[in-house]
Amino acid sequence: MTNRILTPDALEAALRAIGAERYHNLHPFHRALHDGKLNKGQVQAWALNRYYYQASIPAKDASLLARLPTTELRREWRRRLEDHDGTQPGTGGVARWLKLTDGLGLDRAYVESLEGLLPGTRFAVEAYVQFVRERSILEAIASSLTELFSPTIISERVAGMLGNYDFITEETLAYFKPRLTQAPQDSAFALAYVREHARTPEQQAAVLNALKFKCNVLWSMLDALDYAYVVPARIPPGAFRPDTQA
Ligand SMILES: O=C(O)c1cc(C(=O)O)c2c(n1)C(=O)C(=O)c1cc(C(=O)O)[nH]c1-2
Repeated sequence: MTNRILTPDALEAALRAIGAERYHNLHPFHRALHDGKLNKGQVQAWALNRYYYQASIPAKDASLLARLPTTELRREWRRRLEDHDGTQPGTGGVARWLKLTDGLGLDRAYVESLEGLLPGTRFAVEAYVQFVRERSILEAIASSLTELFSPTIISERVAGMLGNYDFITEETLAYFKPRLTQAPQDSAFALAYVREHARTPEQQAAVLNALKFKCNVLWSMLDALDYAYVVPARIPPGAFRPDTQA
């Protein structure tokens, strides 16, 4: 990084360039998932592992919420908690993700137990939660900016999976529809915050690094799935084995 201060527009362009180069839509496992190249067991493994990410998002948002200094910021961030945890049992993103794992024929208690999780998933998700807990508020908010890029991948995923797998229905993919409006709202707020508050070269470098870090979290979750479940599959001891659960 240079020591020059970027204008807010230049900072935003640099953030978008990171997404264009590093977002997980480019990962081979996602390409295979969306193009219908995976079998049901591999799709189950993706949904089961990604459950841990979904279930951890409200915990990371709650830890940030507790540190936010103003009513306005807390009110904004509280909405994310409600999006994921819902306002009553059976509502919210985590519950909707379980509809996806149900629809794929996975046992709910097994998914929620996290017993079948890949070690790589666990480490990546925990690194994200810890990053948000320990870094500055600016870096924590910047690390959510991968959501700038998620509506595109979600649209691709829904169309690709519905078209390519006979075991996938609109109902099983119901998780994603609300995200198409929630994610732009979340990322617009986070982007405006970062544009306004990342003023020094050091803060701007920290923001760019936070987004790279987050892209790495998402990428390594897919690396773990690719290594374990795509031929030659190398499933770690104790992790989900499609043949025993489907
Ligand atoms: O389907 C996806 O590819 C995808 C990506 C991301 C992301 O980029 O972090 C999120 C989500 N989905 C998502 O559903 C979600 O709730 C979410 C919350 C966050 C976050 O960092 O706070 N990212 C994402």
